[in-house]
Amino acid sequence: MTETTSPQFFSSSSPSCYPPGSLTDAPSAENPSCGETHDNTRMEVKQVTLYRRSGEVKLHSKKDGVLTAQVVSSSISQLGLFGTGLQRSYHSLSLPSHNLSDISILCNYVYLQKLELPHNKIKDLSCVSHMPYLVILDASHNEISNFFEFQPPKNLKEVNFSHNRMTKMKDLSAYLSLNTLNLDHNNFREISGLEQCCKLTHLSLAHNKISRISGLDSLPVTHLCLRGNQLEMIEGLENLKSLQVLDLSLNRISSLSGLQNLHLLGSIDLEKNLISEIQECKHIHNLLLLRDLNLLRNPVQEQPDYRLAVIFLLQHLTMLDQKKVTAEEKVSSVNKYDPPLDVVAARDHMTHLVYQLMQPQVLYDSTLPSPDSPYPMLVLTGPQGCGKRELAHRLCQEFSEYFAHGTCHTTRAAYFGEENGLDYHFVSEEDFQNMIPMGKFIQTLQYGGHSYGLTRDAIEEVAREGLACCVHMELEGVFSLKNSYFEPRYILLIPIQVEKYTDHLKKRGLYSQAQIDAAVSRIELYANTNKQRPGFFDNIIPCDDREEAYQMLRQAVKGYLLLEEQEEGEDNIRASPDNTSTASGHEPEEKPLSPLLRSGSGSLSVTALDPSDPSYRSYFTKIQAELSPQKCPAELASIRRRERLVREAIVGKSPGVYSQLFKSSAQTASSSLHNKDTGTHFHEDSSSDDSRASSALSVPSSAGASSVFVEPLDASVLGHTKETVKASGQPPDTPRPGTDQAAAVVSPTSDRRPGSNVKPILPPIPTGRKTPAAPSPAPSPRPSPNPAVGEGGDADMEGKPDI
Ligand SMILES: Nc1ncnc2c1ncn2[C@@H]1O[C@H](COP(=O)(O)OP(=O)(O)OP(=O)(O)O)[C@@H](O)[C@H]1O
Repeated sequence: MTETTSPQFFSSSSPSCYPPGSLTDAPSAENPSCGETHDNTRMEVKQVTLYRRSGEVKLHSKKDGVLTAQVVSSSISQLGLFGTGLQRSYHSLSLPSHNLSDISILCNYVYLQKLELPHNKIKDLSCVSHMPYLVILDASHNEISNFFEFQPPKNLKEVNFSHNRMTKMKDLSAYLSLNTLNLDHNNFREISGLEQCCKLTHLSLAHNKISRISGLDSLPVTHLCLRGNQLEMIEGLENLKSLQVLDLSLNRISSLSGLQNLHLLGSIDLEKNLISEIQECKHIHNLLLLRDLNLLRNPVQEQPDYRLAVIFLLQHLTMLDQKKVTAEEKVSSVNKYDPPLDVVAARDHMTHLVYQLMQPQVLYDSTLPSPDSPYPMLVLTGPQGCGKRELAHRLCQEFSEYFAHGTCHTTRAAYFGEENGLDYHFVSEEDFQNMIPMGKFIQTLQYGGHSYGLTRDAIEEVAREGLACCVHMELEGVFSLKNSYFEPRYILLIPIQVEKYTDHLKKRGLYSQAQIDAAVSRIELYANTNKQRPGFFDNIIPCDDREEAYQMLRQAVKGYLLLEEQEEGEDNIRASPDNTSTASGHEPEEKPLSPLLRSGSGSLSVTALDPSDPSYRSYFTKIQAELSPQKCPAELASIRRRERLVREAIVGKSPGVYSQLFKSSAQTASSSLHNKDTGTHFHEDSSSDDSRASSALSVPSSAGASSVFVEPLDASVLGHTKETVKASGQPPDTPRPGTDQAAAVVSPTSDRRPGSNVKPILPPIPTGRKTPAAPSPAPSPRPSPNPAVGEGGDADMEGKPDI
């Protein structure tokens, strides 16, 4: 590496050496034409430079090192006419490498404005005292040891004393016009005497012996070079508010502290220093104009992912270590160190999907995706401790006929009072990590130093009960789940009063201040997500007041389940004089339209609880549809219209097209159990309400069962046919009227559709969190997992979930 002055500072060809108007600012009284001849000046200088390269001139000038008039005349350039008498005047003299040591003859050249004497042997520059118009002085590469030992020319702007023998800086307050000062390669140990140089913008003190930066306070310096000194720390620059380019290379600096307030800095060269920590870049993180940083030959280069880390911390950089920062690098750095939620979610989803695909494929028929009726799920999301877990449990308890809690896994220890399997499945980090490659999870999250994850089994367990799954999770989980084939409803519970939320977290006594701060800071994340992604959440509920939040949640859920509408409908039916439900022997308090709410006696209730029943299917589909993401008003109106017709048809209020449909399909009820007509969904014996009880629903698997032949399963394998029949008031093995033995067995295909392995009687009501369970009207043990859907199920049934 050539250790010379950085070209961007003081190169003679650099525009910075010729600040605009520098020559034209010469005294105009004596030199009125000076400004007009500025261009000529440069031209002349060029000619002289060419001329001096000839050996002839050099021969003349080498005599004893004494500058002669002859040499001067051959090297001086005419800039124009000067004064009132149209006198010729000479403004520029350039004598580089002339071996000069005595230049006293220049005392006679008072009008010189530019004097270039580099690469000579000059020790004395006192002649400059006779050049009051001097603007540019280059005495670099000489033997000068005196610092500015001449009368100050009033307009001296640029001085180059680099490569001399100067040791001590002196007061330059008389040099008020000085804007460029090059003192490289001298022996200065301290910066001083510049305090009054209120026009100094370019200062270079490279390759001196300076060990502390001082004496620069409040100067208008824009370019500062202190390359090759003995600096160990960056100090004394705090007030250089105009600083744009800083070269501190070849020093012993180990920290970037001291640069944080230099907001105009665009370029910092710190090559070959002792910076070893990437985190040091945080000190210059707020310098928004910083574009160019050089940290080559620092120990920090050894850090893993050094370049990406620096690019991440300093996102405005366009050059790092003299190499262009590419757009790809910028994106990679953000994705690595602060990935957007989508990226985290995509990675999480990809991981679990790949691991799941690597497992022997298992058909989860209860939650199989279907375009029309995705498996119904409800996700409560919001920042930690906002109450979503509590509300989820309460909801599952109140709406136990519809929802059960999907229990996640976590590696955190259980809080006092938490139950394993109910609040979470508490597992060790090792177990959790082992579960990932086993393809168990749908999504996972690292939060507060612990792992959380929702398994497919957790959802499936709820789905097998014929219930919708209700889970709570952080926003990352929502993003991840949105990549999966599940299509839950997402309800955001968000604290509005931050103080109240903070107090609540404090009162829980579970969190450190840092955890509380982290949780509070995430409120904004939720709010922004909602703002930036309209429709991302299906519902937003303020949760400052838990009771109010629950009531709102309850209302929302009732809305999803159409329970309000249904209750209204029931009231109407009960009020109706020709209420066929009552006429057919139902107790008035029964809810004939809610299959999952009906519990026992009476033909309709048995029918309604049978998954093969059309009304059951309609109802279940309705829940599914309602829990799926929002539909447009036209779709909703259409769905509602059809549902009303179905209800009316079921209760016999109006025959309508649906009752016709039931009628016609009923004639094929028993035979449909044997044929493989996948297009036939509804079968009903029209003769009585009982006939509905015996009707069977034959639905193809939504995983494309039409292409998969499904063997009928024995009723005992299903584990619930007997209960079904029992619940209908008939002996288990007695075929019902209008059906044969086979028809009494639940259609095997019905067991292959989403949620179809629901127990045909009311499942036990989940107990909810630490609250005694309401007694189930028809308690029964949980059905054992269907072998066809469990691990290592029927090979013919194996297939991939559509993701
Ligand atoms: N599988 C998951 N995916 C994403 N987030 C999850 C998952 N399981 C739990 N969480 C969320 O992780 C956060 C931390 O859970 P944890 O149970 O430790 O918190 P908590 O202090 O009990 O607060 P909360 O009452 O909100 O659950 C909670 O916001 C919780 O909802």
